[in-house]
Amino acid sequence: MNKSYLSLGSNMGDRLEMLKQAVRLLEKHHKVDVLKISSLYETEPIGFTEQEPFLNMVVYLQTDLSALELLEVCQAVESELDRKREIRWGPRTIDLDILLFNHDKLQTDRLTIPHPRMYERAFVLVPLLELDPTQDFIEPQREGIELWKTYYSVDSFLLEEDSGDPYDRSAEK
Ligand SMILES: Nc1ncnc2c1ncn2[C@@H]1O[C@H](COP(=O)(O)OP(=O)(O)OP(=O)(O)O)[C@@H](O)[C@H]1O
Ligand SMILES: Nc1nc2c(c(=O)[nH]1)N=C(CO)CN2
Repeated sequence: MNKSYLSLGSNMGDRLEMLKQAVRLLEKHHKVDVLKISSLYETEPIGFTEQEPFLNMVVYLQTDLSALELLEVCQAVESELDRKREIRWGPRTIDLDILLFNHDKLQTDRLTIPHPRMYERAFVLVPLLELDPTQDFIEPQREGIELWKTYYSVDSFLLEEDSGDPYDRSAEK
């Protein structure tokens, strides 16, 4: 059984609902078992700063899939949610990255593990550290990273009635 951590992020539309849909779609795969989720964090955009704040989280899963197969599942989840997004909200509502896969090191055209930019991204490290405090890296700066919501379990996250994202302005557009 392989153990993996994924980073999820959304900054358009109902970001909370996007994250839930992504985890639901991952869970729907018969070879993927999402066992733990971090809290959700509202984070200032890194890279292109001219975009809206993100909701970020990290999930821990176990899977019989290979790392490359897991990447394909992540990309299928992205395009499934992208399709809906394209109709309503325009580009980029969800991003799924593989952070770690067992203790594997991998470098191919399609997949690098550990994720090549994870150690410079507080929006990844803060939730990862919450799920696994034994991770061996320097404590990240928490500037621009705000705790947004904590769930007691994966189920309480997935089964929560649509509580709405107060930030969501997609209906106004
Ligand atoms: N660990 C990884 N997780 C996800 N994608 C990866 C990974 N390593 C390499 N990739 C490749 O990166 C490509 C671009 O991914 P994506 O569009 O999510 O980038 P991005 O989110 O804009 O930037 P970043 O990769 O910095 O988060 C993917 O098509 C995938 O093949
Ligand atoms: N805060 C934050 N910034 C980002 C994020 C993200 O998930 N959170 N994702 C990006 C593209 O991968 C670029 N910048």
